[in-house]
Formats: sequence, C-alpha cells, structure tokens
Amino acid sequence: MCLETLLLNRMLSDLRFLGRRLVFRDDMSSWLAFSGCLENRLLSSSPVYRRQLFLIRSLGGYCCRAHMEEGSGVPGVGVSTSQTDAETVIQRITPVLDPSRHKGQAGKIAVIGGCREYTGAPYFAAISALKIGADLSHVFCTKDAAPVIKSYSPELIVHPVLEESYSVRDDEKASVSAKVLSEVTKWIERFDCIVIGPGLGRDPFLLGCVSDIMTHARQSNIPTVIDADGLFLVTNNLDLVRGHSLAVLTPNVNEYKRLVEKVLDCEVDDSDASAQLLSLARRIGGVTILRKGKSDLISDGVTVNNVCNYGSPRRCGGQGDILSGSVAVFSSWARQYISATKEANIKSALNPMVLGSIAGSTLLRRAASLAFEHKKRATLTSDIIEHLGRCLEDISPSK
Ligand SMILES: NC(=O)C1=CN([C@@H]2O[C@H](COP(=O)(O)OP(=O)(O)OC[C@H]3O[C@@H](n4cnc5c(N)ncnc54)[C@H](OP(=O)(O)O)[C@@H]3O)[C@@H](O)[C@H]2O)[C@@H](O)CC1
Ligand SMILES: Nc1ncnc2c1ncn2[C@@H]1O[C@H](COP(=O)(O)OP(=O)(O)OP(=O)(O)O)[C@@H](O)[C@H]1O
Ligand SMILES: [Mg+2]
Repeated sequence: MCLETLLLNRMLSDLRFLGRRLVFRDDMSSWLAFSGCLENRLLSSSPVYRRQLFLIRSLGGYCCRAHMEEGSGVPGVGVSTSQTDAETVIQRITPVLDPSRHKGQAGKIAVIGGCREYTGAPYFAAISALKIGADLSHVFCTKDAAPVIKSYSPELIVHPVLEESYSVRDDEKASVSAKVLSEVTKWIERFDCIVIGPGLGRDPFLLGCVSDIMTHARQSNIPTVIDADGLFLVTNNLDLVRGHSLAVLTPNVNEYKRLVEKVLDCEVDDSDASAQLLSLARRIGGVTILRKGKSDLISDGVTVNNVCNYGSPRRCGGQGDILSGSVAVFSSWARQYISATKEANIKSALNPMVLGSIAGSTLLRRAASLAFEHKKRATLTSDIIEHLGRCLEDISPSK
C-alpha cells in the first residue's frame, strides 16, 4: 500500500469519528476546528484531501454540513450543499455587469441537438443560457428542425447543418459526414461550452457525426455538457468521455440506470447513492456527473455534492434541458473565475464543472419553485425559464 493510501485511510477513520460529531453543527468555529484539526494531524501532503477541503471552504465553508456517508466504504466526503453555500457559489462565479466588457465575454454557448421529432429541447437549453446571462447562444440542428427553432426565438443563432440517415444516400455518407464536421468545427473554438444532446434523436448516422464533433471539441479543450441522446451516445461509446475532466454528464433516472448498468455492471443502488455515483465518476476517469432526481447529486470522483433546495412537484418535460443550458453557462463562468484568481492552490483545487453543476441545479430548482408558486398545476417549462432571470437577480444582484 502506498503512503498516500495509508494516509487516506487514516484520514477516513478520523473523518468518520469527527464527522459524526459535526453532522448537526453548522457553525463556522466547529467547521474550522474540525478542518484545522484534520489539517494538523493528517494529510497535508494529500492533494485529494486538500482539494476536497478547499472545495468545501469555497462553498461558503461555515455553512456546510459535512458528513461521512456511513458504511459507504469509499474515500469521499458527502457534502450536503446548503442553499446558502450554493448561492455563495453563484455569487462568486457570476461575472459583474461591467461596461468595459464586450459581447461574448459573458459566454458563448452552443447546443448540438434538435431533429425532426424534438425542437423544444434544444430551444429550452439555448434560451436558458441566454436568460441566465450568456451573450450568444447557438443551436446546431438538422435541416428540418432549424426553421422551427428559429421561429421560437430571434435571439438564437441556428445552424441547419446536421443530417439524418433518411436524407443521405449510402454512397454520400462519408462526404456528408466530413461536411457536417467542418461546418461545426469552424465555429467550435469560439464557444466557452457546448451542450450535446437535447432533442438530438438517435439516428445512427447523425450520432456518428456527433461523435466526431465531440472528439474535435475535446481535442480543442472545449467544456462539454452531455445530456439526453448525447448520454445514449456516450453510454455506448465511453471512450468519448473517459478521462475528460471538462465533461459533465447530466443523466435523468433512465439515463443514469443505463450508465450504471454499462459502466459498473450492476443495478442502481439508492441505499448508497453517493458512493455509487462517486465510483461511477471514477470509473469514467473523473468526468463530472450530475444525477438528476428528487435531489441532485454531483460528483467528479473526488467529491460528492447534494443540491436539495426545494424545486417543483411538477415533472413536465424540458426541465432537464433548462439544466443543461444553465450548467453550460455557470461552468464557463466558473472557469473564468478560477483562471482569474492568482492563487495557484485555488486553481488546482476547484473543479469548474462541479461548481457550474451546483450553480445550475440550484438556480433551476429555485426558478421551478417560484414558477410553481404562480402557476401551480399549469406550470410548464417556459414558465420556469421566465423565472431564471428573477432568481439569479435575487441571488446575485446586477447592481
Ligand atoms: N419538448 C421537447 O422537445 C422535449 C424533448 N425531449 C427530448 O426527448 C428525447 C428523449 O428524452 P427522454 O428524457 O424522454 O428520454 P428517456 O427518459 O431516456 O426515455 C424515455 C423513454 O423513451 C425511450 N426513448 C427515448 N428516446 C428514444 C428514441 N429516440 N428511440 C426509441 N426510444 C426512445 C426510452 O427507451 P430506452 O432508451 O429506455 O430504451 C425510454 O423508455 C431527448 O432528445 C430529449 O432531449 C426532452 O428533453 C423533453 C422535452
Ligand atoms: N422528484 C423530483 N423532485 C424535485 N425535483 C426533481 C425531481 N426529479 C427531477 N427534479 C428536478 O428537475 C430537474 C430535471 O430533472 P429530470 O429528471 O426531469 O430531467 P429530464 O428527464 O432529463 O428532463 P427533460 O424532460 O428535460 O428531458 C433536475 O434538476 C431535478 O432537480
Ligand atoms: Mg432529459
């Protein structure tokens, strides 16, 4: 056993002991005493530990409730992110509205999705990105879907570039696929984050083209949020995301089940959800996974965060699409925030994809709750989108 593993094991037993005492204590002094004690006694040499500790502190530290997942048997600290902590994350990463900034600096997002069947999903993702504060939002979709998506909003920049099998002859497939790739890649380096999957469909030819786009985006270091049919694609081709630290997967209940069965070769285990999510994220090489549900669980294989602020009891379709667009914006803001800091330890300790996921999930759930207050059973995804701006303003005022 290497020294670091020994130290980690030691840290875990101390965390278990101290965590049990801390779980009901939210005050800063107990947290600092707890972390200080650990720091003095344990793993100042472990980068994993330092990163976790820093992340917890960066979330507002004194408001965090840290607890060990009893019986989890995995080296991870489950952090129930209180609403105040999550709002602190949003306040820190949301850029100020500074008159010296120019168009594009608050974020350029692209959604790759939208086909004959589904035009709502890419629209919801792309418009949510704009409503939260991105400057530009593009949609790359099939030719059929483009006029429909354009008609929903003049704010979106819509590229009718994707093709499905029914519109391509077999002998044209190689040339069409090369053309699709070049149409998308000429734009891709301009984006701060791309969202792959809302309303993409599952046409095999189209998914083949999207695999090429994902590979190119990854080579160009473009952060990528993968949702819906994008998850269907990567679950069947895990190498697209394996070890990709700038990727976030946002599975719903079905998508998570497929992922767990494929990667861990077992059933979803809700009795130890944090531990299972942690090992799933590890097995895929440190991607961030946001498991959507009654509360949203987020892990990058190092930490597990649980966003559980009150949402809405309505389960209308499209809320996951809002989330993917929101995570894209907040992750790119978190990246800017981290790269602007001068402290080297902050740069290495924080994962922008985790912060973006916490922020996106918190804002969506708050907007859903507000929309439900007004519309009750009639609440639709568009109503939630209308509340995104108000909610962000409440958390992080523009003045
Ligand atoms: N207003 C809109 O435009 C909205 C559009 N939306 C868009 O809908 C798409 C699917 O997303 P979803 O969330 O319904 O997928 P999910 O829960 O895995 O599946 C549910 C069941 O359906 C089935 N199934 C799905 N797709 C299939 C396919 N192509 N062909 C065959 N079966 C398929 C699936 O079967 P299984 O995969 O389990 O075999 C499961 O039983 C995605 O593009 C999303 O963005 C949503 O975002 C909502 C708002
Ligand atoms: N039972 C629940 N209670 C409260 N909130 C929930 C519940 N299930 C999901 N949510 C919230 O709704 C958001 C969308 O999750 P959902 O599981 O509906 O995604 P989805 O199925 O991908 O949606 P979409 O219809 O856009 O594809 C998540 O952020 C989650 O916080
Ligand atoms: Mg979905």
